[in-house]
Formats: sequence, C-alpha cells, structure tokens
Amino acid sequence: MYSTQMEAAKKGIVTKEIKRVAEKEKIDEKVLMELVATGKVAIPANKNHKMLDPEGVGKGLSTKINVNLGISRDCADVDKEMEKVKTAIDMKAHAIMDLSSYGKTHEFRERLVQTSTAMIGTVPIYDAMGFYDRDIKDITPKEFLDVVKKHAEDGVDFMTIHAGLNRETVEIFKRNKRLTNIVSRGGSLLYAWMELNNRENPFYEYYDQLLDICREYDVTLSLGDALRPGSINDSTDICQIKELMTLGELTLRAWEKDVQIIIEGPGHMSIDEIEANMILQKKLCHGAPFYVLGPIVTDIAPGYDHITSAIGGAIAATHGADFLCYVTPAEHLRLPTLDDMKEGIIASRIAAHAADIAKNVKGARDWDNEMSKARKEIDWNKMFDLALDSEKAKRYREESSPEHEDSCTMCGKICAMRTMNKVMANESLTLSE
Ligand SMILES: C[C@H]1O[C@@H](n2cnc3c(N)ncnc32)[C@H](O)[C@@H]1O
Ligand SMILES: Cc1ncc(COP(=O)(O)O)c(N)n1
Ligand code: SF4
Ligand SMILES: [Zn+2]
Repeated sequence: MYSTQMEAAKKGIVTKEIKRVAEKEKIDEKVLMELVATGKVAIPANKNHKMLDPEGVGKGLSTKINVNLGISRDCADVDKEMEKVKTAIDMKAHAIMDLSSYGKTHEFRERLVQTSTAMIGTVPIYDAMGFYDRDIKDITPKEFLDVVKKHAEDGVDFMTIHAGLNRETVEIFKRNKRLTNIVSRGGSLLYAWMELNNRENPFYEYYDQLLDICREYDVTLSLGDALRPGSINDSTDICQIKELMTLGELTLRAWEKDVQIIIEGPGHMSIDEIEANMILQKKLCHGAPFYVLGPIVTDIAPGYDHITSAIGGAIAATHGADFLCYVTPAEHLRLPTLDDMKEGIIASRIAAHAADIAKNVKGARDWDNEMSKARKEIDWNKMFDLALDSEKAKRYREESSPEHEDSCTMCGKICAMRTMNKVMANESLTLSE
C-alpha cells in the first residue's frame, strides 16, 4: 500500500496513474517512475477524483496547460462557468483551476469534480472568506487548514498555497520598493492577514500539518508565488528570488513526506530574463516542476495578453517550464467570457506545442510534418482536420473562394504549391492571365 504517487514510486510500484501517463507520453514506465520518485515529475491525482484521466507534469514530458475559471462577486453565474468547464475539456485543457472567490463555492467544486477528466486545482485561501463569511483578519490558522482539508476531501488534485511568503521575506519586501507591490491575489490576502494580526504566515507556520493533509489524499502542493512580478520593472528582484529560495526549502520538506510539489512562477518579465529564471527555479527548487503564468513579456497590451503571454510561455517552456497557466485577452480587464477562454486556450496550446518542438518531445514534430504534407498535397480536408482550430480554418476558406479549388485566394492561379506539383510531375501548365 502507498499514500501518494511519490511514495509508490519510491517503493518501486508502478501505479495505474504512472502506467497511463507513460502510455500517453510514449515513454518507459520505469523511467517515469524514477522521475516521480525524485520529484522531477508530479502526477496530481487526488484519491477522491474518480473521473480523472491523469497527466504528468515535469521533466521530459510534453508541456501542459491550465485553464482558470470560476465565479467572482461581480460575475456569479455557476451555469456559465460549467459551460466553460465542458468547452475547456473539449479543447484539451490538461488542468482546470477553479478560482471562485465568492459565496459558497462548494456546489460548483462538486460539479467540477464529477465532470472533469482534467486535473483540478484550487486556491483554498480564496474560498476561506466566503466559507466562513467573515473578515479575513478574523480567520484562524486552524480554519485556513480546515478549508484545505475540505478541498482535499472534495477531490482537488492540486492546490495553490502561498507558503513562501514568511515574515523574513515580508521584511525584504518592505525594504525594497516595487512598481507594482504584490499582484498575486492569494499573496495580497495573506500579506493583509499577516500585517493585521502581526503574525507569521499560517501556511508557513503550520506547514507540517498542511503536508499531512496533502499526504492523506495525495494532493499535489502547488507552491504559490505571492511575490511574482506584476510588471516587467519588478521581475527578478530580491523579493521574487528570496521567495523562490524559501519555496526550494519547502520542496525538500514536502518530499520527505512523499508529498508531490509544483512551483509557481512569474508573471510579468522581459524576454531576456526568462531563460535565467527557468535555470534559477530548477536549481533552487531541486528540479521540481515549474508552473508559470505567462510570462507576460510587455505590460502595454491589455486586450492582447493571450499573445504577450504566449510569447513568454513558449520561451519559458523551451527553457524548462513544464506547465503553462493560460492567460486570456481579458487579463487585467474583466472576468473572461467563454470566447476569451477559447482564445486563451488556443494561445497557450500554441506556446506549449512550439516549445515541445524545440524540446524534442516525442511525437511533437510529427503533427507539423503531417500538416506540411497536407499543404503540399493541397488537401484541404486534411488541413482542416489537423488544424488546432479546425472551425476557424474552415470558415476562413469558405468565406473567400478561389477560382481554382486547388489553391486559395492568396495567390489563386499562381499558387506556388500547385505550380510546383505540376512542374515536378512533368504535367502541362499554363500560367498566362
Ligand atoms: C492568477 C490568475 O488567475 C486569473 N483568475 C483569477 N480569478 C479568475 C477567474 N474567476 N476566472 C478566470 N481567471 C481568473 C487571473 O487573471 C490571473 O491571471
Ligand atoms: C502559475 C500560477 N501562479 C499563480 C496562481 C494563483 O494566483 P494568485 O497567486 O494570484 O493567487 C496560479 N493560479 N497560477
Ligand atoms: S485590476 Fe482586476 S485583475 Fe488586476 S488585481 Fe485588480 S481585480 Fe484583479
Ligand atoms: Zn498582470
């Protein structure tokens, strides 16, 4: 018997989750087991999430993507969020985070666990205020842990816990001015709690109790980055790096108890700093999987932050990030609509796949080569089938019909593909007007 995937792997047991992930990634089960045993790969799989089709996150595996959704005070339509869940799974999201931050979130979480084959993440501190219906200042450390326990019982596979923001790091934050202070929602709540009560971060102080809960249900801890940069001005500063060092220490303590770890990372960051940040995380956190939001490579494009973050995500994943938290065009502006979510998913899937090609992930290039073959053969149906967004590809072609079926309106009769196919097959060709 074993309590977590990591414990099983350390004991040399190939679990059904390891089998399934190895099959999907087309890698050897024993190799994967070793990666799980050493924490380089996490397989978030809560014992109470019966619907789950597990995924591996980490070294040597394909880059995974996460979709954020959930109700807020200003947009509290549970049915609309459930529609997003179904669409996100259809669009092949590997993970869904329920970031609901209003009212009694239990009902939505229960429906999510019953519906989702994708792994599920939450941020328990978001839920604490609605759960207890009182000011954050008056919530006790035990009550925070009780929310974690509730989410664990409900079947949540990974939880964001901002345990790295301790008093020491808070002092450093106070001494080192930032342009955008703290932009992490969970981080800002914890900072408020710590300042108002003049106490240590409860998730840092009672980290061992937290680990016991995670171990019991096999919840993967996604150690949150409360001090991630919220502007390109603040990236790679002492606050961010100090917190990352603490996350590295907390990683080793979790692994001692066989609790699986993912590390969360930035944020807003210029392109030239991304590679160094990936190296630092892997070193300071002992090879633990890295889960990044963006990086958003410029601050000036609200409405297009799926693009600013896909650029950063592709570069980050090329240099070691394992898991991309999607960003939608609604970032910094509003709660995403269903269409915002779709654009965010497409953008992060492009970033993940582009990185998989660069990283030589097994099979990644085959998809591109099939598409290129279909293009050369001017096989439109094949191209639509292979397209990441088949519906859009089809619609664009239908809206602009060429004279020659075997070309498109870009070049028409002087279609390069068509010309070359005919010339190379020694077929007759007239290219005059
Ligand atoms: C940490 C990330 O989570 C996103 N985020 C926070 N709450 C929600 C929600 N209810 N739905 C979708 N995204 C959300 C923010 O836009 C930020 O990028
Ligand atoms: C990669 C990543 N980082 C952070 C968060 C949590 O958000 P927050 O820190 O704002 O509470 C997240 N869901 N994903
Ligand atoms: S401006 Fe909007 S997205 Fe940014 S922290 Fe405030 S509520 Fe969240
Ligand atoms: Zn931002």
